[in-house]
Amino acid sequence: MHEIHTRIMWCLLAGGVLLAGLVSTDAQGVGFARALQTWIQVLLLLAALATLGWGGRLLLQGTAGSAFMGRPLWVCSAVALGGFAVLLALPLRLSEHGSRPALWLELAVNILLSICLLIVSIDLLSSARRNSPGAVPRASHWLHLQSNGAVLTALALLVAVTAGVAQGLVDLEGMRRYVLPLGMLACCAWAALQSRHFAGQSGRWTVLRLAAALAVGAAAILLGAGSHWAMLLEQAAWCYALSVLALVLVMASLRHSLVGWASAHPARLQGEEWLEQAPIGVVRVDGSGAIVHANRTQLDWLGVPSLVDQPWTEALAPSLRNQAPDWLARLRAGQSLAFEQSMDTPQGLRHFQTDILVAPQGRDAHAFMLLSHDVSMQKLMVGRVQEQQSQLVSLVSAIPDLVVLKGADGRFLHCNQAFERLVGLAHAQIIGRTTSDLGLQGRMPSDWETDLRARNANTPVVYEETLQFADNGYQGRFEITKSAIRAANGEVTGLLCICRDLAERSRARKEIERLEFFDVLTGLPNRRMLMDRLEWSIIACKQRGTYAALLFIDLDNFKDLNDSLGHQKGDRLLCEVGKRLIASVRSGDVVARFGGDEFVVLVENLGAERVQAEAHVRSVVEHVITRFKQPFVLDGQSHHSTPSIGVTVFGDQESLTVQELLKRADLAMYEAKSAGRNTQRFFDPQMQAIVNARANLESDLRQAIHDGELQVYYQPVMNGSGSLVGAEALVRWRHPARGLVMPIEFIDLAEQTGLIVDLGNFVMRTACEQLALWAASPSTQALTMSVNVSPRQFHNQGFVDEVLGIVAQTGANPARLKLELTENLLLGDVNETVNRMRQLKERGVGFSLDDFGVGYSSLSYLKRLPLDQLKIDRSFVSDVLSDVSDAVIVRTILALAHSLELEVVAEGVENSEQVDFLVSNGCKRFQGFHFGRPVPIGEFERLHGFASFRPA
Ligand SMILES: Nc1nc2c(ncn2[C@@H]2O[C@@H]3COP(=O)(O)O[C@H]4[C@@H](O)[C@H](n5cnc6c(=O)[nH]c(N)nc65)O[C@@H]4COP(=O)(O)O[C@H]3[C@H]2O)c(=O)[nH]1
Repeated sequence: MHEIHTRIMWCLLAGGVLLAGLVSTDAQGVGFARALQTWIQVLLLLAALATLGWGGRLLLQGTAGSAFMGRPLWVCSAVALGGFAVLLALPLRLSEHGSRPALWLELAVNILLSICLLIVSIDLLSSARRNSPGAVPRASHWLHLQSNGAVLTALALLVAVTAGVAQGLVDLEGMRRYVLPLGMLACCAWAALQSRHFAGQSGRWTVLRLAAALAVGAAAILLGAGSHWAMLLEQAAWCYALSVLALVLVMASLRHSLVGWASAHPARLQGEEWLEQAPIGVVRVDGSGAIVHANRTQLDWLGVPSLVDQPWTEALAPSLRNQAPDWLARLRAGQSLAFEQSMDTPQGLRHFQTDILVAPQGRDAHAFMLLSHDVSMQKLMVGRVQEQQSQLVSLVSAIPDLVVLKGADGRFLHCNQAFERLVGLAHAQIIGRTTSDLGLQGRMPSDWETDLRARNANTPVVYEETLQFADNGYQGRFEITKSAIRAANGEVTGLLCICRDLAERSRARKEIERLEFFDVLTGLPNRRMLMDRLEWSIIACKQRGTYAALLFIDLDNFKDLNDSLGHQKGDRLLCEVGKRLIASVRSGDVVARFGGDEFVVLVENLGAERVQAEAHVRSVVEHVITRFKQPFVLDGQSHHSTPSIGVTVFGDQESLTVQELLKRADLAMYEAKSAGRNTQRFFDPQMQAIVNARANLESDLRQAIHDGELQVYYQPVMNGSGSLVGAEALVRWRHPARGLVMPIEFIDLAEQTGLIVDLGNFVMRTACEQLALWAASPSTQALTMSVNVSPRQFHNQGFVDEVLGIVAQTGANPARLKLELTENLLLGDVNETVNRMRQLKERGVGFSLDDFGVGYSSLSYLKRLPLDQLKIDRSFVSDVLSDVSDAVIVRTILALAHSLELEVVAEGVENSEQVDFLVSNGCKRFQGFHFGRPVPIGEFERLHGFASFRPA
């Protein structure tokens, strides 16, 4: 709209000038054109007055620039004088062309008009600069100086010209023609240039138009030698230039007033400056949609140095920009807008609440302002609160109790699903209503009265009531707690009501107890409950002087059964075992599941006599073992399971703890396991002594390996003609206190504790070193070396690498090395065993099956294993001459080995008769005391007649 007005005025003026030109070519010509010029001057004066009117208005509102403030009187008088002069000149111009007084008057009018316009333009400019936000105070001062300087110069010029004319020094006509127009030209150009600051985009065009008009005028003046056409041109240029200048000033004044209408009050002026640094974003937009100003906060948010002259959509989030045309239409219709937007700022994603305010009526109707608040923190907080609220709601909903929140007016604000079920209504139907709105007085009879009590009480009101659920008719006794919710000033803002089902509570208590003290799978008392009972039982036995017994029961091979049948069946078996144990004892006795496949039975009240007590518990144990003989039927299939039972009787011991009792029963149970399973063992103090001795032995052995107390002895292996063909390496422990300890005392322990790995590696390394030494001499280079390898050592991760590493490091010939394995090694993963043997076999290492015939022998394994040798156990050899069956076994082993092409070594050969028997049955290798005992290497070499190969 603003643009259209401007254009219409431009057109009118241009039309007026054209008309003037046309009319001036008329027959009456010059006279009419002069009159027209005067009228236009009058119009210009009116325009100047209008401009001053704006200024006056600003003055009245108390905000006009200081230039106006300081000179209102003489500015007004100058303008009034100019108007009066024009009025006077008009009849003269019309009547007499070119008379001297008329020229004087015209000169005076022109001068006054120029001064007037100059002052107005300077004042507007300085006022606009001062009011524009962000203006530098220094520039404003400079403008003041400029304006004051220009006014003084103009006044001085006026005085000088007037004096010059009065004294006849200045040619009046020449000055009117040349000097004055040039001065005007300069003033107009300066004013026009400055006007672009508040004339906006069109300012540049204004300058161009003005410059063009003035150029034409100046050319006409310079060329004009009083010719009729030159004069007409001059008049036209004058009209045009002055009109444009006045119009620019008027429009600038209007625009300035509208855009910067906030400057119409000193408080607003200061507010703009404050807004610059305020924590809100301010963007002012002109009627064309271009940004006029954006404050520092907004620029920082967007991370740009300036937004001036950018389209207003730059202040919007990209996602909202497509709505801009619609919003613009609504703004132009006078509607303000408010919306939220999220923008990527240099500080990360931020959220803004933006309001768009349209300019007040009567100003630039299409200008508007965007005010944005950073609501990121608020949004974050709101999000968190909402999240917490929804968590709270889901928490409350999950509570089995009935939970209700009422407002101060008794209306339901929130309730959980349990309450919905009670009243038989959906959440939405309940919220916002009161108890009586929903007709719940019958269902909750004392609700109203207890609400009142809770409001007036400082502590929660607790009472019991029978409630009936609408959804399924469930009726129960409920404990109801009502608490008033109060604001900081003590005012009641709501009521919280929680109804707890008492029956449900006792059920829950029982369930918790059950989970705490009973085993979930079998339903038997758990370890915790057993410990409690045991503690009481120890005290009771002491007080009453009676005996009790503890049975520690472990299922034999349960793990294998569990793995092969599956866990489900394993669980079923455990349940069935529980039942059978309960059936085996008296009702007062405790059967507990201790963990895994372990059960504990506490048999109490066994009387005051230990012998009787032991007899009674023995019968209980037998009862249990007998019951286990019956197969367990699991899913239609019968399975056998046997127990190993350890028993300890207590009652006469002083200060025996629960832990000690359990340890004793556990020890006895392990004894039963060692005794072949499916049996019982009673604890006796010797067991404890053995256990203690084993513990000591273990720590001593650990130390021995570390301190190098182990030694390797060698026993000869001979052939049929009595020549040495090899040796077996056998470990010995030279104990500092106990002397020489035989392997039978510590090999098992080493196996159980895992120490066998380090022990075995030591023997292997020592034997291989010896083998490497023997390889250096022709008399010993053909000897073989047998080394025992225990199952745990063999199955140890990295065994193959360890052996190959030792062979490589010592330089021993692997073809001379024989690893002696026992049959129980085959109990594990046979494929893995074969695999490991093959890996070593590929590198030349040989294998011998030790103690053949006593263990778990399977002919199919014999075929699968890459063996080189069988060693007939010495138990067969020792009785081979006296026991026919041993002789048969030995013959059979020899025949079997022969057919499998395996070498056979007879162990434990103690006399020549045994040798004869073995030789006559085809045995070619012998080992035993008859040929030599295991001895240290020095003695071994001395006995067999070869020099020591040990380095000196
Ligand atoms: N009564 C009698 N006994 C004879 C006769 N000839 C040999 N012996 C004994 O029989 C055992 C033969 O070793 P083994 O069967 O591998 O049985 C070995 C072997 O299984 C184990 N063992 C010994 N050293 C090691 C070792 O370094 N590593 C592993 N894993 N086990 C070893 O300890 C067992 C016992 O070893 P030792 O006490 O040295 O007992 C040796 C040896 O002294 C005889 O004519 N009459």
